[in-house]
Amino acid sequence: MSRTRIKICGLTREQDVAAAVGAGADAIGLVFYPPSRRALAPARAAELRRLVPPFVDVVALFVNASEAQIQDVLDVVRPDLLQFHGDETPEQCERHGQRYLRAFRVGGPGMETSQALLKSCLQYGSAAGWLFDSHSDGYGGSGRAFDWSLVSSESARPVVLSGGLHAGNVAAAIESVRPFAVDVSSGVEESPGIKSADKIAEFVAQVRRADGA
Ligand SMILES: O=C(O)c1ccccc1N[C@@H]1O[C@H](COP(=O)(O)O)[C@@H](O)[C@H]1O
Repeated sequence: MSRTRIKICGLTREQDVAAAVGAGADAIGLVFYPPSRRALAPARAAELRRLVPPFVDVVALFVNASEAQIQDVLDVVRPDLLQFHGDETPEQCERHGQRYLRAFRVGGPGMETSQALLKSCLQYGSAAGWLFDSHSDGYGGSGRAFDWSLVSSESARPVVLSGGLHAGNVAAAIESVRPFAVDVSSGVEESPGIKSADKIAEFVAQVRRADGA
């Protein structure tokens, strides 16, 4: 029986870090994309990072950030993993010599079919994992799901499933895709950037239920 890893993304408050870690999250995500209502300045992110115990990864999320912005976050926050959620090329993802997740916005241009999606994914063979989110007007964190049948669990890189997941659909998503990990933001929130400890606990419980099924 495999254990689906869990990332809770878009944390902005101390109590939300405590809720995610206490519920058993494997990773937390900090957003460095200024238009997002979950965005953090590096100094604030470093304060939250200090609350995260060993063996829980801190993931820094970027959307088309400059090299200087990324380097600043690396210096100040020292994340364990980077998440590139914009239009970054493979070279831009690799440039910092850090492990990274590459996000694919399923249903967007060039990613409407599983074949087209796979072609995009294979350009990022150096990624630690391939993250599948839904296409939306913004770059992510939309709370919208996509057609999970477009993603294969028989993947060359570990699959991270995201996009509109919540306690009510995550078990079905895991049964459908059998991903390595799931990633959630909107589905465990009261409002953008304000997490609910109850929703986080229920989400984790549903993942564990699916793992046991
Ligand atoms: O969370 C954000 O604000 C965000 C902004 C820009 C790009 C990605 C963002 N979050 C990521 O989006 C997906 C799906 O989130 P949701 O659960 O549908 O809200 C997830 O991978 C977040 O890490």
